[in-house]
Amino acid sequence: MEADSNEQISGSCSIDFTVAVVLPAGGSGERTGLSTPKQFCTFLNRPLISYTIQAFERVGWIEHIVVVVAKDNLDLMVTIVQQFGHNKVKVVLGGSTRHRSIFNGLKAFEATGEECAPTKPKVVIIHDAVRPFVEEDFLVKIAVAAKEQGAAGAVRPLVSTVIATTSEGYLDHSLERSKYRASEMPQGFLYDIIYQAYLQCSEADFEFGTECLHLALQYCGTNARLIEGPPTLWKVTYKRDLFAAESIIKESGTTKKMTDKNKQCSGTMPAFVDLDNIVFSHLVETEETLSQTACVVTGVCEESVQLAHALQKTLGAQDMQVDVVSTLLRSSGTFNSKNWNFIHVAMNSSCLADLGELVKTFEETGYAVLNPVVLILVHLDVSEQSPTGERAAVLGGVRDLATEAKQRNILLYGILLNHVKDAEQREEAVQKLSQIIMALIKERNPALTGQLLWV
Ligand SMILES: Nc1ccn([C@@H]2O[C@H](COP(=O)(O)OP(=O)(O)OP(=O)(O)O)[C@@H](O)[C@H]2O)c(=O)n1
Ligand SMILES: O=C(CO)[C@H](O)[C@H](O)COP(=O)(O)O
Repeated sequence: MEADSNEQISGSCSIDFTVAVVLPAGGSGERTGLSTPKQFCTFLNRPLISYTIQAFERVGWIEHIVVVVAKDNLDLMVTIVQQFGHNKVKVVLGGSTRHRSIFNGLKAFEATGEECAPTKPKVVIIHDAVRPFVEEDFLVKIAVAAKEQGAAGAVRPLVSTVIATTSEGYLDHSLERSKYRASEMPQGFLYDIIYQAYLQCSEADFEFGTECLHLALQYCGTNARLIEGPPTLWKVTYKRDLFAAESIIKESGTTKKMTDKNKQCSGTMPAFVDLDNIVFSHLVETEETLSQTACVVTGVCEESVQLAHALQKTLGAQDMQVDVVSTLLRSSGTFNSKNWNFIHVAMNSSCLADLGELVKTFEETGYAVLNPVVLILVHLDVSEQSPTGERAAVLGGVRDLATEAKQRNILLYGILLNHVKDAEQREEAVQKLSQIIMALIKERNPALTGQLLWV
């Protein structure tokens, strides 16, 4: 199999035919191990799918974008479209497999009588919603080759050798790696060709097939043109890919700001992206941020503010970077500006409502999707003989909230701190408290969530 070199197909020619896009986004992202489908994971307050849509929407010659989603995510997708002002998008329902979803997307162009139906294009580009980094010059190459040849697709050199195994798990044979390519996305087709291919394809194709180019060949006799694409076309499949995507998005934000400032070019991505390096440095950086930063959230009463500042001092002495934020600032967005752990200092069980709000904020912003957030309630017991009912209420509240929070990747722990008048004893108690907080933050032990420790 021979792939065309990039030079053979000019990326700069203008597109004088109609082009539309189908973005399959109907999967559940099982391989990430997260409950949120990867296309809806949020980076810098924007879901991944919105970055992918944006990559196509900014291309002037693309007329319509059909986004295919699962029924459960239909409302979410419509909200995203409205929230981020995606004005070329039509959302349709997906199917149980990727091929079924793509076919549903193509059918949207057949619904000619329907209101807001997208017009049938000459060429349709199919692109996985979870490949957000696609650039216009490459889309031009795919669209032009699809128009000339009937089908075209992105390829990349294979990283590993492909081998066939026997049913008993032994090597049967191995393929000559240089002859093969990894098939990536985007892929482009004359609309009529791919639609006809899907009309004819079998249940087995729909159920097990993974290659649209193959359908065009098998059912329409069209040999796709293969064009080598950049490494950034890779598909977000595992959790580590989400870290890489996050880093590229953050990096490209910086690059864009710099280039805008210097008026050099409108670059949207760094020219060279070393994915392995990005993942590695991101993991190291995340690990450091996760265990070395914290935000102490405090109410307005004097005792809790004092305790918050005492914790800032003792934790700071152990190399933690600690900020103190008043609970009154919760709605200002301050809480989500950094990747930190949270220590909520409070004096009575009514703080549980505040804690619940905090958990809700994390959920709404997708803050805890990739990394578990540690949330520690420090309940300051000021009365000489605190009513047992109050303690029981705090314990019950922490337990209930912890179960709910855990499902959202938030680890909630409770600590009861007896207020002591003697300054020396108080200092000792704060030291002990800091040590426990450090241990909870460093270990992030799920088995201890919902427990109320007593200092
Ligand atoms: N029934 C399906 C399955 C997948 N897709 C989409 O096809 C693209 C590539 O598929 P894949 O990476 O396999 O996504 P998932 O099926 O979500 O992942 P997993 O296989 O890990 O569950 C994704 O944008 C995915 O949302 C789809 O539209 N409909
Ligand atoms: O690269 C591709 C070629 O069409 C597809 O994105 C890939 O095959 C999708 O497969 P899967 O859903 O199994 O990850």
